[in-house]
Amino acid sequence: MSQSNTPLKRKKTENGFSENGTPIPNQIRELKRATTVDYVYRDQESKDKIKPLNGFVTPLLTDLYQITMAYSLWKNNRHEIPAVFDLYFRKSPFGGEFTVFAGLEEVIRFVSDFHYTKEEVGYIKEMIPDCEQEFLDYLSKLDSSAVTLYAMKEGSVVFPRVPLIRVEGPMILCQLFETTLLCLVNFASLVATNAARHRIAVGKDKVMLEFGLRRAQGPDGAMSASRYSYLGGADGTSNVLAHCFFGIPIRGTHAHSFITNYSSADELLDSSIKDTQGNVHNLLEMSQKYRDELGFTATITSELVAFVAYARTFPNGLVALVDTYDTLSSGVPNFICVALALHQLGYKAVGIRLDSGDLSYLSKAARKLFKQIGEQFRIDYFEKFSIVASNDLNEPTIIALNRQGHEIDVFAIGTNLVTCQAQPALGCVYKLVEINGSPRIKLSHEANKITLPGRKTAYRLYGSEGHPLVDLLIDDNDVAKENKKEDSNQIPKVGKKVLCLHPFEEQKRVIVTPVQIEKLHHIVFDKGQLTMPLPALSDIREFCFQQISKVREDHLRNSNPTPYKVSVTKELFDTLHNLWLDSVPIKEMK
Ligand SMILES: Nc1ncnc2c1ncn2[C@@H]1O[C@H](COP(=O)(O)OP(=O)(O)OP(=O)(O)O)[C@@H](O)[C@H]1O
Ligand SMILES: O=P(O)(O)OC[C@H]1O[C@H](OP(=O)(O)OP(=O)(O)O)[C@H](O)[C@@H]1O
Ligand SMILES: O=C(O)c1cccnc1
Ligand SMILES: [Mg+2]
Repeated sequence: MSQSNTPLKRKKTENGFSENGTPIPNQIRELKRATTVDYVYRDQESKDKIKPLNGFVTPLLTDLYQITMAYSLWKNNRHEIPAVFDLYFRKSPFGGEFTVFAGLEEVIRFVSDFHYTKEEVGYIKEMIPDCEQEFLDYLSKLDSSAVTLYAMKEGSVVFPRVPLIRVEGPMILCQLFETTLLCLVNFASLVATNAARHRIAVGKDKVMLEFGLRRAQGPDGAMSASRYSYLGGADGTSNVLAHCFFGIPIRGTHAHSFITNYSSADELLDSSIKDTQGNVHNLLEMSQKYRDELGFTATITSELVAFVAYARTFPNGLVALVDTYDTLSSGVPNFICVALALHQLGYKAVGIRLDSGDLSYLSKAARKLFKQIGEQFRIDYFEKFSIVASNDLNEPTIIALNRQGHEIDVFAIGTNLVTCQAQPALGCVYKLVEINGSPRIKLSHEANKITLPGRKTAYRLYGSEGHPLVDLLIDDNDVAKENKKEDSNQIPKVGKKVLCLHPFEEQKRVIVTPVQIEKLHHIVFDKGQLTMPLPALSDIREFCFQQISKVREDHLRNSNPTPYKVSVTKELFDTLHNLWLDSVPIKEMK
């Protein structure tokens, strides 16, 4: 097999990237709109033309072995055989017992757009020089018109072994999807779950921002991290491109360099500001007057100058970074002086950012001073100034801060949101479960790694308190029977007892009388056609929040969470164990 260094070029208009790989600005806007329901409706006539949001997501974003296998499947005439693959994970990340499913939209876009361009086929020819022209011609015509996808809703709370996506179609296509689909779901779900966990720690009534771009795993990692952090729990991002592409609310303050770029008052060449009536004042002098009046003698003048410079630019938007010199003896008092001056001019400062030190103690001390000054000057909103905390925050730190008590309103999290330090990858897998109508099983020494054979559908059974109790996997043939109004005693019914078995440990079983039942798998792509408009990112996020709010707290908690039950019906249990027995060779001993 030869190696090739020929650079791959995509056509100009195909996915928002120009010939040399840079995004075309007006295409970025197009892509932002592409995340809305509107886009899909507007594109009704050519629904199959929706494209992945990331220009790298093409059929060549895969492992070589998918293409060599495809060639061999074709050569051995196995390529058109109907196959079914399940995409699922075996263990929730971060020592937790839940996962947030994300990445589905990009999967649908990828599958919908699946085709090889001439250049891509040329590339395959270079990689597999002996491959027959007829196969290359076959690849050139390949598309997803024979593929069907069933999936859980994006943003769902999901559990091990329940398929997130079931892919049905010709063996060759299903196989060619493996790596790309895993790549699209694994990181997305990991980041969304990480964000959801941070959100739970932060609490509903606080704000959580993602500030991770500079520490993210490259530009693609950064864009995905911003998107899926938002989906799982962040309220906004500092990543401007993520705002433009995905419409995520954008937020930001300023850096230490903005403070330290001033060393004296002389450097502020103009300290004038117009009040809300249009009259001109000197903001630095006014702030210094307050400093004298309040006896804040220890504050650093250059810091005050920097705050004034920023406030002149954004008189209603000052979030002062207060820890450059000394938070309590300089930063917070300087901020108060500028905030009082702004108030006198008819403006409102917003708050402060703490980026070092003991965030519990400093936030409480700052709040106390805000209250005191607010009372002294009879200004109500002073005590409500927003306190933003940053600096290597993560789930355990936030939990510790909550335990100690704090006055933080906004948690700005960078590194730990985007890199998922507590666990770097989710182990989603993609396994063949049925071929030509007959179930397939993959054995392993670890029972947990044995695949659940056949087409399956999952139901979530809810208890009387409105929480999900168990996810029950059933043979999809039973769903088909029910759809044809034929009798199937396997489908769970409200108020009717149903036996739910652990797939591998027969003694672990439970009888559930569901009060509510939710079918978890939906057809999202039917023989080449989208079956529903793609939901907007903000709607997926809302759905994710709703889902989390339904799950019992002990499944969600950070330490020693209770495992959630994922079960199979008796019928599926028997199919699994019979196939298992049939597939294990009996050793002979002499
Ligand atoms: N009250 C608190 N309880 C637990 N962890 C805290 C608390 N306050 C801050 N932290 C965390 O402790 C760590 C402090 O880190 P470090 O000592 O490197 O920073 P620092 O010295 O405060 O700041 P810098 O090095 O930027 O000047 C950070 O991860 C921060 O989020
Ligand atoms: O700590 P993170 O969660 O990744 O949040 C983002 C960090 O990035 C910024 O500064 P940077 O870390 O670049 O410099 P600093 O350490 O001097 O603040 C910001 O001030 C935060 O500290
Ligand atoms: O806007 C901010 O304050 C910000 C953005 C990114 C990283 N750190 C801080
Ligand atoms: Mg830092």
